[in-house]
Parts: sequence; C-alpha cells; structure tokens
Amino acid sequence: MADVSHNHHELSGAAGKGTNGRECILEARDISVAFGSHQVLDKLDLDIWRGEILGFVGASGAGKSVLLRTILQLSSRQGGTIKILGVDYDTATPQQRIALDMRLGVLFQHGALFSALTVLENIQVPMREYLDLPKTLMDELALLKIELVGLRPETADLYPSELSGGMIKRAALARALALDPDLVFLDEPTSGLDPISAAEFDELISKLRDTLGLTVYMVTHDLDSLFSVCDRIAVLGNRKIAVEGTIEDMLASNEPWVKSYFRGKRARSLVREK
Ligand SMILES: Nc1ncnc2c1ncn2[C@@H]1O[C@H](COP(=O)(O)OP(=O)(O)OP(=O)(O)O)[C@@H](O)[C@H]1O
Repeated sequence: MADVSHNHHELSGAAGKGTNGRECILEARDISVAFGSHQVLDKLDLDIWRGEILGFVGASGAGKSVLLRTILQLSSRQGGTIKILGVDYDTATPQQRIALDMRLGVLFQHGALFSALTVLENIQVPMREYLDLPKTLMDELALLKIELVGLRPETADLYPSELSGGMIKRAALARALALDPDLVFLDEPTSGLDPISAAEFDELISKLRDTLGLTVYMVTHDLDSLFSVCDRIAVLGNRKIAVEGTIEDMLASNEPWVKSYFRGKRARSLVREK
C-alpha cells in the first residue's frame, strides 16, 4: 500500500485563477489524440471551474469518452497538457500522482460495480486501495456514503444483482465519493434510467454539489439533465470544444449540431417547461 500520509501537502501547488476570478480545477490545453490516421481530438482546450456542474455533450463518436479517458490518464495522447488542481500529471512525482488520483472520483457508464462484492465492499474498494484504515472505521465511512447518496442502510449488504438500475447508479456514485473527491466525472449517469429515477439522480448530483462543494464533469445525452442541473455546457464538435456556455447560450447558438440538438423536437418540449 502506498504511503499517502502527506497527500494534501503534496498537492499544495495552488490551482490557477481564471479571468472570471474562479479557481480552475482542471485546465486542458492543446489536447490532441489520434488513432492511426484518425484524428479524434485536435488541440482541444477545456477549463473546469470549482463548484460547477459541467455538462459535456457531442454527437456519438465525437470523442467524449476519448477525452474523458485522456483526462484520467487512461489512454495516451499525442500532445497537450492537463493540469488538475494545479498539478501537471506529466511532471508530477509518483506521490503527487497518487494524491491527485485520490482527489478524483469516477462513475463509468458501464463499469458500474463489482458483482461479487456487496455494496458496502464496493464502496470500500478505493479505501482499501489508498488508505490503511481499520475495518470498523471503513464500515462506518461506507455507511455514511450510502446515506449520502440516498440509499437505505440495508442496501449495504446487497449484491449488485439485487439492486434496481437507479440503486446501482447511486451505489456507484457512493464508491466514486468514497475518498471525498474534489472533482467527479460521471459518464452518462442517467442512461438506462426511467425519467423519474433520472430526475432524482440529477437532483442528488445538484444537492451534493451544493452541500459538498463538489465539481462535476458530466458526459450526457440527457436533455433533461442539461436543462435542469448543468451550470455550463461544453459541446464537442470538429475535434474541439465547438461551443460552450449556459443553456441559454446553447438555445441561441447557430452552430448546426447545437441548433438541432437543443432546438429539436425533443428539446422544444423542455424549453416550454423551463
Ligand atoms: N482505442 C481506440 N482505437 C481506435 N479508435 C478509437 C479507440 N477509442 C475510440 N476510438 C474512436 O474515436 C472516436 C471517438 O470515440 P468516443 O467513444 O470517444 O466517442 P463518444 O463521443 O464517446 O461517442 P458516444 O456518445 O457514442 O459514446 C470514434 O470514432 C472511435 O471509433
């Protein structure tokens, strides 16, 4: 087990402030990714501000998952720099990298939970990986996370196969929050949920942002989520961030894909509700 006793000290390099005066928690510059001759991302720039819920959208195959994997250092890139909490992964020491990993939570779309582990054990996976805590304390911490995401305490001893889709997402979110991260990445968190469960999940995200001061990066196709909880939306198109701004900016955009996505038939009914 890695010695992470001075992780917070390791990350004392302050993140930069943007021209808007807010702390830039993630700064990606000139990100280029290609698979052979297929250029997926080309000199892409992206900032994420502390405390915001950023909705990330783009056509299927535009490269949303590739960007997420690149940010998380799970796949390689041809160029560009990524700073998270002021630390550049490429130049960070091994200790700083571990400290950084601990500040990030991830909820993958498909990689939800380990089926052979109970909900409680699933939530404890990151704790076992990064911390050296007595079992009783880990149990208490995991139960707190279960409560935090709105699951009943009895859920702790259930296996993933015994949970509904909405409960699985909540349990996976509890695992992503296990180490009290600053920034969480959610990959299509409401996909596969019925509209009511999806709306409840969105509400939970919003509440967690308000109470914990979380910063949220949410890849989504869900127009309801974009309209209801995202402070800002970034649209991936033509290998870069094609458009970014508030939902109002999206509705006013004349970029063809943005226009058909946000002002199409499905979106129009939501605009009326808003
Ligand atoms: N490991 C890989 N090798 C080759 N090509 C890849 C690889 N991973 C992704 N791609 C290609 O990169 C492009 C972007 O894929 P990506 O999965 O990021 O799209 P996406 O925006 O997440 O789409 P969706 O909304 O459908 O999930 C696609 O053309 C895909 O085929």
